[in-house]
Amino acid sequence: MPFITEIKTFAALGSGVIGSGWVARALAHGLDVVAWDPAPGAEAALRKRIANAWPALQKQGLAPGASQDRLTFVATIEECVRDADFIQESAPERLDLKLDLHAKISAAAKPNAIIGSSTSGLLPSEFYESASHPERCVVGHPFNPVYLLPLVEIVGGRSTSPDAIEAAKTIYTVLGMRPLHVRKEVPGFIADRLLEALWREALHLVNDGVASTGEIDDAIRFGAGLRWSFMGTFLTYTLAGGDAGMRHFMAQFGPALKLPWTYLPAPELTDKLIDDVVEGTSEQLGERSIAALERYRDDTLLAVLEAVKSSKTQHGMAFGD
Ligand SMILES: NC(=O)C1=CN([C@@H]2O[C@H](COP(=O)(O)OP(=O)(O)OC[C@H]3O[C@@H](n4cnc5c(N)ncnc54)[C@H](O)[C@@H]3O)[C@@H](O)[C@H]2O)C=CC1
Ligand SMILES: C[N+](C)(C)CC(=O)CC(=O)[O-]
Repeated sequence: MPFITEIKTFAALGSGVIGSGWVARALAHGLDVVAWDPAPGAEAALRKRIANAWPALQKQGLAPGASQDRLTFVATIEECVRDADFIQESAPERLDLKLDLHAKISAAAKPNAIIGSSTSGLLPSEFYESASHPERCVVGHPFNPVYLLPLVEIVGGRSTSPDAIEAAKTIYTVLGMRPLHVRKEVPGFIADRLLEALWREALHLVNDGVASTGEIDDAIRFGAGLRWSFMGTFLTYTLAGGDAGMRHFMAQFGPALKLPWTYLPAPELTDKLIDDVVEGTSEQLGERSIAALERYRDDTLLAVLEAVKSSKTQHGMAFGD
């Protein structure tokens, strides 16, 4: 039986930060969405988050028929997945919880509906171990805000079929995303491995009293952060080598890797470090609410995406190039 790739009904399990982002994206693409989350008050919180995201989605352009009213919130896992053509789990990042949840989801779902997990770095071979029809189970790791950022890392486990990877690619593409197949199943996949290295060093800088959280954020947002929106580290550093390119870059800056500037192990999360980070970021937030800051982030991301798209068009490139 072929996997379902034409999806009309999207099931979302877990409706926190990431689950609600998936729901917003699916609704904006004109799908019916069925959601489940066991927390008290989860439905109201979900609808509030979607309402906050909707202005950005309207600016980006909604699919015909897209409406927040096409969301149904249900009371059980079975009701959530029974009629779904595609299922995305965004439950807390705990192996035991995901293992148990996927046994239930997959037993109740259509056998040929693809199941994706939003996990940031757990291994699909482990948490899909008790799943029915594990050949259709993948990781679909998104980036926050899920309703705007295109990247989704697709990772298969030992039982995932190559056809399921292709089906997942098709589905995420239809949802307006840029799938990246992570061919080797490794903890943290590709992106979070990189982001974690940066995060670890940022915490060391705070811990060592080198800089405040705001200063570290400035070091990213006025420099590398701007060029990362359209050019990755490898190509950027090729240009940094001048006409001689990467070979010259490696010769000039390679030895610094051995100095080394960075620490590999993470710092101890002492109460002081946690307080310093929380106080620093509260100061950065100022009087602004999280919801207001999300709207600012969304508008800025839309502007950046538009600018990158337009510049790529001028250079004969497609957005996904
Ligand atoms: N927050 C982030 O930046 C990102 C998180 N992720 C991944 O997405 C997943 C969800 O993370 P967040 O949305 O950040 O967490 P969250 O804490 O915001 O939301 C988790 C939701 O799951 C619900 N929940 C609790 N027990 C559950 C169960 N047994 N079954 C289903 N739902 C349950 C909670 O009530 C809550 O609404 C995790 O696997 C995480 O690694 C992926 C990309 C980015
Ligand atoms: C912090 N995090 C590991 C949950 C982050 C992600 O998984 C991706 C993101 O949105 O940065």
